[in-house]
Amino acid sequence: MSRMPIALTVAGTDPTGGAGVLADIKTFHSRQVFGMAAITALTAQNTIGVQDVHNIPGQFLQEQLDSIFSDEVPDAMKSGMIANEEMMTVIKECVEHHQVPYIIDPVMIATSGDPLIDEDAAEFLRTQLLPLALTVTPNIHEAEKISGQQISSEGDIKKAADIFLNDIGVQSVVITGGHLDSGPTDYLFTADNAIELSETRIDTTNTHGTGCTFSAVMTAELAKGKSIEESFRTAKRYITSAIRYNPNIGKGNGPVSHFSYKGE
Ligand SMILES: Nc1ncnc2c1ncn2[C@@H]1O[C@H](COP(=O)(O)OP(=O)(O)OP(=O)(O)O)[C@@H](O)[C@H]1O
Ligand SMILES: Cc1ncc(CO)c(N)n1
Repeated sequence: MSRMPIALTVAGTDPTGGAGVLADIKTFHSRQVFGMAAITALTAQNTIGVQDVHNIPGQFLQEQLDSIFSDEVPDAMKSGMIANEEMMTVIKECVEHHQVPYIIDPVMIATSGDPLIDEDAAEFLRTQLLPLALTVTPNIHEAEKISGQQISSEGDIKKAADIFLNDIGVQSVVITGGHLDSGPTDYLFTADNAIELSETRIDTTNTHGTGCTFSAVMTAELAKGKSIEESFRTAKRYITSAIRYNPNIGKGNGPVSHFSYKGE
């Protein structure tokens, strides 16, 4: 009997369940793949902000990944918040050794504006982890920081994408435009294709964890064997529904619904 597809997230926790591994696991479940999680950090955060962060020792992240990979090799893996180089090195060795399709959500700051990774870890992410990725899903701010390209127009997005593909060496890049004034348009660039998906902006501040959720949908779809383009299209439909039917939780930027999207 063939086994169920497995998606793994390597990321931090948000105890209020809107972002990080809890959001990822809910998303995997709703896309009908079996979810696994290796924890990089415990955060004390809520919809208002990040109150504290407790990073897991690199050695213990290694042990979690060894436990997972010695039993089953997931069909796709994503990473989110990885605070330091020590943990990034552990992840790099794991991806190189197991050749697992790898999706990077290059998390740097929370929706609330609080920093989530060390300053020098950003450089390691760029030079050591991104070249291993099948795809990377930066928002506009992350795309600017990683590529060094200021983004204020569609032409700038294309220039930033060129840097990701040609200078950094990722296989594809999805730049999410949730923070663009022009509307929530997302862009997928591969070596030979460029696709743009637009939706009308939903007027809400409940967008906590949208980036995590979006990249988790892509990871789940890739685990099922879908193409990058199909995974991108599903993620866009899923997140639009998730924001529109957000459960209205918390006093700050509330989470989205991980269960509203019913499409294929
Ligand atoms: N108000 C909105 N209405 C519709 N779609 C939105 C809205 N805000 C964000 N999106 C969509 O949500 C997805 C994630 O986008 P965004 O660029 O905001 O990610 P992010 O900044 O990494 O998220 P976060 O850091 O809050 O987890 C994209 O598909 C984007 O287009
Ligand atoms: C643990 C965690 N990962 C990612 C984000 C980004 O939304 C967050 N707020 N918290």
